[in-house]
Amino acid sequence: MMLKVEHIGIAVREMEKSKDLFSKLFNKTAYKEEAVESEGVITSFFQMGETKIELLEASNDNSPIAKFIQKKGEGIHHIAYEVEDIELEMERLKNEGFTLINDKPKKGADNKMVCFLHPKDTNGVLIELCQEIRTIDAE
Ligand SMILES: C[C@@H](C(=O)O)C(=O)SCCNC(=O)CCNC(=O)[C@H](O)C(C)(C)COP(=O)(O)OP(=O)(O)OC[C@H]1O[C@@H](n2cnc3c(N)ncnc32)[C@H](O)[C@@H]1OP(=O)(O)O
Ligand SMILES: [Co+2]
Repeated sequence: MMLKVEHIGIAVREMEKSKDLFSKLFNKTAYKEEAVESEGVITSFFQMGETKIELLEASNDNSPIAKFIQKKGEGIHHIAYEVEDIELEMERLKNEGFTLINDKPKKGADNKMVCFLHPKDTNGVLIELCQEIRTIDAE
């Protein structure tokens, strides 16, 4: 089951500048900054009620964020949905004909296991599924 929009990912060129900008916009500071080397990103998170804004800066030239900014410029990169059971949801969406970018859940930022769906099947919007690791461990 899909539970809510967990976060919206925004690709930025310069994290420090964008963190300042979003801090002014929201009138609050980011609650964490975390590098996810396996994704080639540095992230910063702002809590916005039930959901979060994730700023993403590329940490190397092969990063999906570097490629995205090269092609499209800065802006909304993905929408992440929290799911109750990521493996079940991946199986369901695969059977519905969506293309999973990763076959197995992988470690994301902010204590989550994540999986991406290819934007070609989802009207050009990159979708991330995520489940908190605590929930998975508790099973
Ligand atoms: C830390 C974690 C977390 O929250 O926990 C994160 O969010 S990590 C967030 C960073 N990680 C990821 O994004 C991982 C999943 N992403 C990927 O695997 C990749 O970026 C793909 C989405 C498969 C695209 O890679 P690929 O090498 O195919 O790049 P490409 O530049 O040739 O793009 C192929 C086509 O997809 C489009 N495309 C690329 N990125 C897109 C995006 N974010 N939203 C919508 N469309 C996108 C391109 O414009 C292009 O369209 P045309 O063919 O029409 O020109
Ligand atoms: Co994300």
